[in-house]
Amino acid sequence: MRDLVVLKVGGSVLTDKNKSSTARPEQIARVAREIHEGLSGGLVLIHGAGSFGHHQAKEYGLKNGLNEKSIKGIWPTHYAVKSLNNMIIEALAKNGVNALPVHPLSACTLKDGRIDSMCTDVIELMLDANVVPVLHGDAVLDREKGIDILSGDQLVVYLARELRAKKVGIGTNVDGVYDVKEFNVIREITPGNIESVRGMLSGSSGVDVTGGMYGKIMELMELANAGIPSQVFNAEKEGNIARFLNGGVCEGTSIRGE
Ligand SMILES: Nc1ncnc2c1ncn2[C@@H]1O[C@H](COP(=O)(O)OP(=O)(O)OP(=O)(O)O)[C@@H](O)[C@H]1O
Ligand SMILES: C=C(C)CCOP(=O)(O)O
Repeated sequence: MRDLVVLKVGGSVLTDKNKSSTARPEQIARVAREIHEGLSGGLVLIHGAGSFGHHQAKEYGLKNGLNEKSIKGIWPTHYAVKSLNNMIIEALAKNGVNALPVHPLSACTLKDGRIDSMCTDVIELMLDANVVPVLHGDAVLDREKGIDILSGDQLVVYLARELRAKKVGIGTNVDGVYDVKEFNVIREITPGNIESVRGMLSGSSGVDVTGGMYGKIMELMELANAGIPSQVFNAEKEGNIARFLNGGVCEGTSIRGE
């Protein structure tokens, strides 16, 4: 059994979430370099959409289900996030990391916004071949709603459970979850304090259709309750991704069950 790491790097790190389809190439290059530095075993990499998806999903109302308007938005949304995925895979290749895309639009179905089925065989075969599968949030067909947006955060939880990950991290553009009254990082979220923390969580400061920090922590709490803890850390801070991957101390917020 391999020691698998599931890591999501947020769209807020890789793109400018306030300007449609605007990448941050220097951040993409640094993230790829740090993945090369820190990589030691199996890794499933997931990235958020940032401005390559959230703007399009909002414009076409993709969270409202399938209708005449949203059907026209599936391709532009998928195309945008796929372009970001290409940039990340190319940056990884430049750093000597073998990586291949897995696009949820073609590999998953949803039921009322939650993953109903996903073809994980291809991911397992990539891992067996020492290839890093690179997935992303996407527009995905839904058995109930017709279409919905699948967040990278939900993918993290699903894949960590299915593939029995040993370590799960979410890198974003803040130092962890802030106690909004004090602006201190909350070091640990557990079933014991989730109710008081819930009120401190809100959406994203950029354009976002999947719930920002609130959506993230609700997903990760579900994972923690299934016995898999995770860590939210600042992936914009140089060195944190490499540290997270190679087992060094990477400060942030831990989410764990009792
Ligand atoms: N209590 C909180 N502590 C920290 N950040 C918070 C909190 N509440 C809301 N946020 C917001 O959540 C944002 C992070 O969520 P967001 O979904 O934008 O990140 P991401 O995962 O990097 O992006 P993407 O969804 O595009 O992948 C922060 O930049 C901040 O604006
Ligand atoms: C908006 C799209 C296409 C996916 C959203 O995924 P996230 O950025 O991980 O929340």
